[in-house]
Amino acid sequence: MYDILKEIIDKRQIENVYPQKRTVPVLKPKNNLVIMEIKKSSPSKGKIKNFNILEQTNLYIENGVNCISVLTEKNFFGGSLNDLIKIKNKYPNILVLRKDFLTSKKDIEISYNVGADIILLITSLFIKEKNGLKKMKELKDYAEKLGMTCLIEIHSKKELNFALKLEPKLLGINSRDLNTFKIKKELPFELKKYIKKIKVIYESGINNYLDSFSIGVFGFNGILCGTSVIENKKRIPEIIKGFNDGKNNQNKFYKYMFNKIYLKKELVVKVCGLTNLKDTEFVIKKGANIVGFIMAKSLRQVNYEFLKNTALKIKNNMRALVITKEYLDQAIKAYNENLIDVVQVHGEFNENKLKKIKIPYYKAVNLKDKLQIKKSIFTLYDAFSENTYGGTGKTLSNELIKAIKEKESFLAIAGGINEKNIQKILKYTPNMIDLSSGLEKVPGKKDKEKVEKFFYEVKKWKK
Ligand SMILES: O=C(O)c1ccccc1N[C@@H]1O[C@H](COP(=O)(O)O)[C@@H](O)[C@H]1O
Repeated sequence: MYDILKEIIDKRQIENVYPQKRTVPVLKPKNNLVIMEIKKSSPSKGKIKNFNILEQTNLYIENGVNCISVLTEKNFFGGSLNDLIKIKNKYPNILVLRKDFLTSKKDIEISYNVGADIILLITSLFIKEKNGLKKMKELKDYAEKLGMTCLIEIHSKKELNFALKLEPKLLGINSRDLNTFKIKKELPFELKKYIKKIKVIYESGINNYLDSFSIGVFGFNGILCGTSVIENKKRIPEIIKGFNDGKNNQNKFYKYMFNKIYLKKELVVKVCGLTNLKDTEFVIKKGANIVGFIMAKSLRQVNYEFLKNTALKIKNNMRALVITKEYLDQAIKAYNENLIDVVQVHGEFNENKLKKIKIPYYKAVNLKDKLQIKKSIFTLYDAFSENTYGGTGKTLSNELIKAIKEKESFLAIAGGINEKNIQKILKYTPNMIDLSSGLEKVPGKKDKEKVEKFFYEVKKWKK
């Protein structure tokens, strides 16, 4: 197989332009790193047109980027040490990462002299080499002795195990395979599970708000974006906002949903309107992911005592409490006592109050018109009915389902779903379905046969 890394290293020459002495102090990485890249060309995209390194850097900084990654490799990325020097001279107080294929002590020394605060060390350049670990450790120690931080980049479990032996302070998981240039979005999420007490940066393939939101939710300590923000400047604020919003929403519910929907691409089934433990345990056994309890005017209404007796017994599934504004304080109490994981809110309510106390919630919208659909991270759309918020058995029209799918981040729908119409609904490949009255014998009591038939249909579709 063609090995581009080998070719890059073989052609690499040390530039002669670097100063012999550093003029600016070395800066230490911040808690959360928003790193964006300066690169004039790339092997996958070729030369980037109309690219001005100082203008782009300025744009990054204005939007809240706190570290500039400068690609200094010449042959494949069109970079130069001069680019880094120019940027550091103009912005001495901003962190600068030297991104290159560094393999020698001379490389480290030069990085220091030109003004880098962080250097990239790519594990795949060392892992196959004889004494590769020793060599990489020497470079890391030397860089740290000079006060710089090493961003140790990995792309597999094998590389992670190798890199951990270096006792890194900062790890970067690249979602891009450096040989094929293919992005594997889920890879950094999978590998992060094995990393404890080390700061981790998600690198490459971050294209929009949703991507960076999920990275924030899973607790990454930073993002590194290259091509996507160079190609489209509008993405810069969008991606930064997504990451910060995600960091503020690191709760069990979002982690669960993003893992299922975004990474595993699995359907999430919520069964709502549960009023007793027996039904709740039965729907879980059959395949419900989320169980829902209603604390609003309803034939299926439960109270706080019920939650205390039932919800605490549910260990591995998500517990949603469906409320209208009158029940907000009780929902907050229930959340604080770990009786529920998320609040489903209907009608008008005090969003700020929930945001302030950081309670996971999502809105349920009774959809009458396409114009009500606004792109969000997560909204549940239910059929419209004149006098009640839900549980009517009314269904969304095909036209409205199509419109939600087109406009929203995820397709989460409710309204009259049952064992008979589920196959029709599944044709839209929803991310989440929510149902209540369709599985009932009488309001508040589930029908075992309907439940069994319903989950049989879902499993049939999954196959
Ligand atoms: O079900 C109710 O009585 C109810 C009352 C107040 C707010 C929401 C309610 N139900 C929600 O509606 C969906 C869909 O129900 P269905 O399948 O059409 O019966 C249900 O899951 C609840 O989230």
